[in-house]
Amino acid sequence: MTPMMRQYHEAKEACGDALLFFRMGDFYELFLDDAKVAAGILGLTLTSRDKDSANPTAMAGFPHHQLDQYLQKLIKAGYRAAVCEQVEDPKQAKGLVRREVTRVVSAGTLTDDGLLDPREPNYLAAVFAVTPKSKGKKSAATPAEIQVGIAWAELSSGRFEAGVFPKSRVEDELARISPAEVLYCEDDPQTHPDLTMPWSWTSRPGWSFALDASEKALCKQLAVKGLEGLGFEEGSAPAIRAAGGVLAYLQDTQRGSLDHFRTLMCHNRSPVLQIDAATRRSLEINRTMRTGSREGALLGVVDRAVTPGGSRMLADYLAAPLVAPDAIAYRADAVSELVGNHMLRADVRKILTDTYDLTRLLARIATGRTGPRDLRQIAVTLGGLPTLKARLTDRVSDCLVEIESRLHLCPELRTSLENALNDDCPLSAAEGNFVRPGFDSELDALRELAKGGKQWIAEYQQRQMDETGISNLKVGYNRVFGYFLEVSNAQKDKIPADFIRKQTLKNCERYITPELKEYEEKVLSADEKASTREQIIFADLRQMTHDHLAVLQEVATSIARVDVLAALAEVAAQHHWTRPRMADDSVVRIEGGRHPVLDVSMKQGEFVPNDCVLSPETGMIHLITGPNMAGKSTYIRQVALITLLGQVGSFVPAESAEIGIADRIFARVGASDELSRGQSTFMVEMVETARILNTATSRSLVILDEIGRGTSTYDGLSLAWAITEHLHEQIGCRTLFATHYHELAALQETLPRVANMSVAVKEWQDEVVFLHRIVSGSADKSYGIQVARLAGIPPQVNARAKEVLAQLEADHRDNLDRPTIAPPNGNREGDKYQLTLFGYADHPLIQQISNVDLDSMTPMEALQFLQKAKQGLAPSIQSPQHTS
Ligand SMILES: Nc1ncnc2c1ncn2[C@@H]1O[C@H](COP(=O)(O)OP(=O)(O)OP(=O)(O)O)[C@@H](O)[C@H]1O
Repeated sequence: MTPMMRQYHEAKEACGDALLFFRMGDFYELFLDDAKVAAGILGLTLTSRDKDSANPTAMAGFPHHQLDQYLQKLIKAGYRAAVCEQVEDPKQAKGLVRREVTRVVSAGTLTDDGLLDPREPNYLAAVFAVTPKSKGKKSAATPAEIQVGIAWAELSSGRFEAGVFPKSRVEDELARISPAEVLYCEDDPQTHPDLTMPWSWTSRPGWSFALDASEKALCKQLAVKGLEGLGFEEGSAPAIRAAGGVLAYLQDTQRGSLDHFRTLMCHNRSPVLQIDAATRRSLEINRTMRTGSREGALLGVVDRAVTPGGSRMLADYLAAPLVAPDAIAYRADAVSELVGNHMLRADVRKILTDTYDLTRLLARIATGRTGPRDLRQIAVTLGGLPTLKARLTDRVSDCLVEIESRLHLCPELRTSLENALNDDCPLSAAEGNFVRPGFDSELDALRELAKGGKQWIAEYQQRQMDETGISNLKVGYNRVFGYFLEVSNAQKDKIPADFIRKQTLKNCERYITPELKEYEEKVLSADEKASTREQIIFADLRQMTHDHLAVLQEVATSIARVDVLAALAEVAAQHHWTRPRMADDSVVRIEGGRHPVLDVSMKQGEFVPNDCVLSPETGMIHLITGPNMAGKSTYIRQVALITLLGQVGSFVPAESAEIGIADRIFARVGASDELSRGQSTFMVEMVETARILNTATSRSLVILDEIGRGTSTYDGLSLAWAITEHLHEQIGCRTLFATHYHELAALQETLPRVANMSVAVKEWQDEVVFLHRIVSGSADKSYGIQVARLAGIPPQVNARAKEVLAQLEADHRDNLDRPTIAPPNGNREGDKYQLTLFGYADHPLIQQISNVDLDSMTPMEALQFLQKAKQGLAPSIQSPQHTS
């Protein structure tokens, strides 16, 4: 093995399962199996080293400037990559150039701008489960008893948070965080990866989650004595261990410092609106269901932020709306002030447009991956602060006042950076020539000398040409001889005696003179000294910026916050949204509510606004019937989205709104395809519904869309019926239930807090005209056949469907006696449950039972009656649909 291959294998061993990108001159090379994998994924040509040997080594490579693009491809394909750099100048190296793995890149540890979407956070998460000690209990712990610590961090910003959650909520929390990569403990069976989730899973050894070591490492990183002060009190061990797991992984994979991780936020300290993963998808908060893009989702409408940091914070705000009335009002007051003050809003947004992504710039400073251009961008951003601060002075809302107080101007740093750096700086310090003339006298002198020397050489060439009469005499340069005089063979006889011959080429000869050598010395060393001097200046500026890390991070957060508030104000002003009155109860009163996304995407005035009042007087459960395509789903989603926006602190698309703050929002909307997770559509629907029934509280808001349609009509209707009863009797939460089971309308007669609503339509010449208006009362038809025609079902199929429908309706009419369904609780006298679809009422057995006189029967006669009934009639009881 050559020394270089030995070096390669050492590096490969240190980076585990990551593919190794090995820097060789201007190329990155991959070897052996790595080369084969990379060739397949990256489309590189597979070649081999030592072709003539018995065992040639497979290799593939690419030019160094293409690193970003190949890293991105590899990470998208779910791989990790280690970058092994040459860490000394090959010119200075004695023997083999030293190489080191400088970083391991995985989906959760990206920092390079080229690899990240500036508008999206990129979290690395870790999960760690702790099962409670079974105090004499024989059965295994339930998912609600198992405590799971989840920690999440963003290397490109320094954000770090952790919390403890019951195992049953882990999937929902991960859906909220939406991490790029999740670390799990290889010996922990409770948190084994769910590979159907859209993030990559990385297994880590048990020791990296050890409690003591985690606590120590975190205290050291955050420079604190204990974690209690941050809110991690008793019972926080799972969170601390998960956070320790994240930190250990970052320390393992990043060779640079992690100085920008300065605090660990305790998630459990500030509760947020709980939204499970299915609801998040159904409501299309951050992404649309179909294409997974932010355009068409709620985020796409409200993200009017002008800075990338603002966009990322807005995504976080929408993912975790608030529940504390004070915290909501704090934000909403600021939004309100910015809506009311158009000039202030416009000015703030204009100033922010000229800033750079300070959060990510600071992360690069902390991790030691910064260059002159980053420092210049920090200077420009600081340059905008005095005007921003002045605009935010004397504000009314506490939140804007607080933001203003956190905009630290850092005047000395700004002056130094501005004075030192050229307007147009290179990405990397190695490129040189970024320090402004006049900033450093020593550098200026060296540059002058270098420049002057070159000029001297030009003059010297002219002088020699004049003195010798050799018109094509040239001064040239190469690395072996340095500067030389080149004379063509034809002019050889004019060479003066003091020229010293150095090299003979085919058509010319090369000479040096003592005078030329003397100047060469000055020029070359001045150039070199100038570039060394520039590196020293850069290192000083970087250190000075690093010393301001804490205050600058506060500035970065403040910029993002004011951007988010101004963005929410902008969208509110542009689309005529109003500030909702947030109440500490379970009532919703929306007048003229609109769907935030459809309202914006449709032509102005096309969207039909609707009211929604959910209260004990007007009904807490609204059953909404109406034709297909009438707007039922849109309506119920719009109520959920308005509630969510209100709890974010935003204005809402309505003429007026009063919103009782919800603790959870549940949405069971549409069938999501979960076949990849081994569950049928109906099963998924039931799992999600079960979760609602088991976890909703009286303060929750529940949105149900066509529950039960994935099974037979009777099963579906019965389930929908029972679910509505349960929500009414046991939970009492605000519920909007869109359904095509018109039979459910009968529930209004027996359940006092159920109200029937429908979407108005007009029939005109066998056509349905959708009015999209929600009115009181239930609908009697679904107009499915008319809607199918609109969708392009062939006319003959449509006509036949009409015939079948007419027959079914006629048959059904003969059996439409409304039967009495026993109430769920048998002793509730007088409750009449009517169900029209079931044909029980005219069943002979029912008639016989009602005719029989139990008082005159002996117990034996009663038993015989039952026996006979069972033998003769049971099959038709079990299949009531055949009775007609
Ligand atoms: N309030 C409204 N104003 C204007 N157009 C609307 C309104 N509500 C819905 N629409 C339009 O009607 C379409 C269908 O709406 P939606 O999906 O809510 O109907 P639906 O009643 O739930 O239908 P289905 O029962 O077939 O699921 C929407 O895509 C939108 O274009």
